[in-house]
Amino acid sequence: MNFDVIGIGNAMVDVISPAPDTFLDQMGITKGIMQLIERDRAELLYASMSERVEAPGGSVANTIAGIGELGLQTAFIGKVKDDALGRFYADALDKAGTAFPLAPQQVELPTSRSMIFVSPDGERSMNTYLGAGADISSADVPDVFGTGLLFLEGYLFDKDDGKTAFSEAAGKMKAAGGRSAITISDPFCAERHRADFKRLIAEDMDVAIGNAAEWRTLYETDDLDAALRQAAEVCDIVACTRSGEAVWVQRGFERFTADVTPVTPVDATGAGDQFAAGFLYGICTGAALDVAAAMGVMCAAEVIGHMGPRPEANMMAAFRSAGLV
Ligand SMILES: Nc1ncnc2c1ncn2[C@@H]1O[C@H](COP(=O)(O)OP(=O)(O)O)[C@@H](O)[C@H]1O
Ligand SMILES: O=C(O)C[C@@H](O)[C@H](O)C(=O)COP(=O)(O)O
Repeated sequence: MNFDVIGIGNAMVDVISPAPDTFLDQMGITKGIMQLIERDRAELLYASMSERVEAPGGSVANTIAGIGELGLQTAFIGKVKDDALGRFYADALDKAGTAFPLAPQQVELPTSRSMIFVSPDGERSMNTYLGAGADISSADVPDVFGTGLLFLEGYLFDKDDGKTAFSEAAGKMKAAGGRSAITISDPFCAERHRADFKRLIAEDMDVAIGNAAEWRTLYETDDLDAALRQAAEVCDIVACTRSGEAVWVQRGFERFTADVTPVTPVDATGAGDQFAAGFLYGICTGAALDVAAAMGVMCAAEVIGHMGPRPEANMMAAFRSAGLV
């Protein structure tokens, strides 16, 4: 089957709970970013959650699920253990119509999970316990390449096998006549792997997506405009989300924008992921870049209006009402 979009990312169950900022301070949690935690701390944070909601997450998986809901043929390659969380995860993708070619595995590490605390201002602070999902290597990536789009997750750069798997998959995608895209995922991930990110974006990526902090960190500058221009010298389409401010998309010397109406999110988890869903849907269906960015903004606006990282509303109907399709 030729998939329109294939994602490779860290398969992760999100455990989400509201929490005041004083709780973040008490627990030593840095607000607004993804921090990696060990098993003991994961258990402590899990036990301290007042009202837990468990939802299938994982940054690229969220995007792929969103694109699948919009009607494209999608597959997500991610690793879960054959445990309760892993089966829940695989089922959720299946129900949403996204193929999940790697069946839950008999592996030692449990399914990855992220304890996410949502502050009263809607900001999310992720505490991620890397389990089975972080161990993706080339051997786990089935031959599903074709003329569609491959979408990769920066978080998997934290392991060398992940980096190798990405380069190989992007190479196979190109050979099959497809394109590749990446989300930078997190400023600290960009800091840890700057040279490798830059090389992958320059050599193998057709589209790169990040938020303002990620692009500034990657290019070691406070000048966001300059960072995007540098990226666009080596990558065809470069997108930058800026929270409540307009999205910027750079192609060569051209700048496209999509306006954002600032709100206080109910839960900002998945904002960047659902922006990517709408934006990549637009790119895959041949929309103009300003229209693709507007689709991304609509998907992000929907997901920050409720708890959880995946869409609850029918976004295709929303695109139609807005005249985007
Ligand atoms: N406060 C906000 N008001 C309105 N839209 C927002 C807000 N925060 C995020 N968004 C939407 O989510 C997108 C991604 O948000 P951003 O914070 O830039 O990325 P990330 O979630 O990856 O950190 C934005 O482009 C915007 O469309
Ligand atoms: O990957 C993680 O550590 C957490 C994910 O499960 C989470 O759903 C996520 O990445 C949210 O993304 P964002 O809020 O769009 O950055």
